[in-house]
Amino acid sequence: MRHHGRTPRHTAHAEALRLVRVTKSYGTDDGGADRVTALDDITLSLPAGTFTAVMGPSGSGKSTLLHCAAGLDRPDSGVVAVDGEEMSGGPGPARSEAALTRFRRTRVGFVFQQYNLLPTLTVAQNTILPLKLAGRRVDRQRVERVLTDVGLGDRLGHRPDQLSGGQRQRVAIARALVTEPSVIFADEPTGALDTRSARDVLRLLQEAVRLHGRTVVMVTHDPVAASYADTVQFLADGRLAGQLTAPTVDAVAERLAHLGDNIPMGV
Ligand SMILES: Nc1ncnc2c1ncn2[C@@H]1O[C@H](COP(=O)(O)OP(=O)(O)OP(=O)(O)O)[C@@H](O)[C@H]1O
Repeated sequence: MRHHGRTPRHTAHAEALRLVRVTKSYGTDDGGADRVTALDDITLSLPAGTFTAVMGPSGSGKSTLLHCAAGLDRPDSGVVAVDGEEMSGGPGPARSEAALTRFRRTRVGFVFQQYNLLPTLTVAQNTILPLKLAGRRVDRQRVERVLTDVGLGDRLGHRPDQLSGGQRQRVAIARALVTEPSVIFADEPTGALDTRSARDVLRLLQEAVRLHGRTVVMVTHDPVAASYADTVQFLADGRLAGQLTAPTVDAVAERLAHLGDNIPMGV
């Protein structure tokens, strides 16, 4: 089976994302039975210019990992750093909400399964929203270029309900790219798409990595989607459970089927 993710263009990698001993639990603090450990001591380092897929069974902590890594949620303990700069700390001095929001707006981009576009805004207005929210200058030509790059140069004035699912997700990718973030987090970006639209979206994420040097972290259930990544990180019960480099669809499916068996770590 063909591997869609090729070696990234850049060879000398800085570290784009680092998690050190990150833990996160939900439920009451009294140690009661309803307490769930969603992330259990996660340490992970992702070089800049790489495409990583995160996979694991339902409830294994994928979304929690993405949200903590992206600064949408705070870990209970541990450190998250983007571009070597600490985003949120456990016991140490945590950034204020406002500072965290500013940090997110400049360093990270998001792509969600359900696109999260504002229905009353046009394609162009949705795309520039992160720049406006960050109080940054809007370079109209650049916005048009980003939208042209995702194949929507002729749709600038359309509203989301005039677009297909695949086109909406491409707007979401343009919106994630427009701020030139270091890391783009994608949560099941192809979950609602047909095969062809999914492929277009995955290729755009690959291009963001190869052509623009971004770092992409994508949660997915789909071995085909994961095969576009350079590396797959597996999660089981809130812990890292090995990785696959240059993943093929078959190898990913095989590994997923055996998650929870005693697989050697880091193979
Ligand atoms: N807000 C919350 N309150 C309580 N428990 C939560 C909350 N969010 C997640 N959990 C629990 O934490 C664990 C990890 O959830 P998470 O959503 O990260 O898993 P996931 O791997 O993304 O699952 P899925 O593939 O089903 O989306 C699960 O046991 C879940 O029930």
